[in-house]
Amino acid sequence: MTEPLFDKIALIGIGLIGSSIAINIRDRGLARHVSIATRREATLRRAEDLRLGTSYHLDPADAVRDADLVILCLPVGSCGAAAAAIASSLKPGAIVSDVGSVKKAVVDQMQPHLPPHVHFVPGHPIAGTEQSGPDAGFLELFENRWTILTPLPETDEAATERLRALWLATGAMVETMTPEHHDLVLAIVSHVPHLIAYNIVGTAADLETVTQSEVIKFSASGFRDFTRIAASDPTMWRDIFLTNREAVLEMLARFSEDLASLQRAIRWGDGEALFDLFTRTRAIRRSIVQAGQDTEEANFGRLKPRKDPWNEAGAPGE
Ligand SMILES: NC(=O)C1=CN([C@@H]2O[C@H](COP(=O)(O)OP(=O)(O)OC[C@H]3O[C@@H](n4cnc5c(N)ncnc54)[C@H](O)[C@@H]3O)[C@@H](O)[C@H]2O)C=CC1
Ligand SMILES: O=C(O)C(=O)Cc1ccc(O)cc1
Repeated sequence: MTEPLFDKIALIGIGLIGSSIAINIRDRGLARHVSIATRREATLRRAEDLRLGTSYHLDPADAVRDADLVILCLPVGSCGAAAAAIASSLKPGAIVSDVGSVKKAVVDQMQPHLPPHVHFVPGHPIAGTEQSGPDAGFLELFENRWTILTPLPETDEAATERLRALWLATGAMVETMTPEHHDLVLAIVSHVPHLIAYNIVGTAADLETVTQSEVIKFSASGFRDFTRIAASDPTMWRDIFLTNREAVLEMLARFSEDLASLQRAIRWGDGEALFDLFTRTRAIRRSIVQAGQDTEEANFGRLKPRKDPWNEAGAPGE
């Protein structure tokens, strides 16, 4: 096995993303030690039962001591408090990152707490499912998916490259951009679509003329896809909409205008307008499939059994 990329990695938060990173580090031998911190004892014990790390801590400050890389795997709204809690225990030269779905707000919340002797490289894997918690993670989650890094102008390039190497080792593709641009792009490709799913499922649930059992019984596959997305973690998505407010509102305004013109086309029987749009959108779906970016393959990975390669001597690669 090749040399591990890092000596010690600390993961703060061990839900879907934290546990998927932990499984990658363990099964691919990417670090010698993985310390895990989470605020609830039961979650920590579950992470231990799943053998996701090499040490387990209720205090995140204990987990980050001596770590070369610290990744916050928490809801976006909790990153500032976590940065404050670990700041004085960070090793000089450590790389600090996160996986939050919003970047500008995470930078604004975390940066004031971080000491000047660490390298801050925010990140976001564009890969996930509607599942959460330490049992949800799987090795293949990041394979052939993009991870976006949003280094700041003053970020040391070598730190960004070390983090890029870790993500590449998980099978991800890596691109860098500014936090602001990330938030605009993600608003339209991820955040607004989730809002639409939450809204349509909520509307169906509130109908007086169609019963809930009819909604469940007759739901067509399009509606079922929305219900999967609308089953995503409420805390995580509340935080995303509260912190990416500007970009989401901007994209929603565009969306509402376009929806109004579709309404008009239906009202006035303008079949040509409907047909033209549906032809353009079909081409977009076809290019996504061609690029191998549809989600079914990503979720398929969860069905594969987990390996358990931590042995008594420590991490693989030792
Ligand atoms: N779920 C997804 O599909 C994706 C999520 N993300 C981002 O990754 C981050 C983590 O998401 P998941 O792993 O899905 O969440 P999750 O809900 O599965 O896990 C979150 C973890 O954070 C801990 N936690 C929750 N609130 C906390 C608080 N106030 N203080 C300390 N610890 C707390 C939980 O105990 C758990 O260990 C979020 O910022 C999310 O935006 C990024 C890509 C995809
Ligand atoms: O489950 C799905 O369809 C997703 O869209 C997963 C997802 C959720 C949040 C992210 O920031 C990135 C990916």
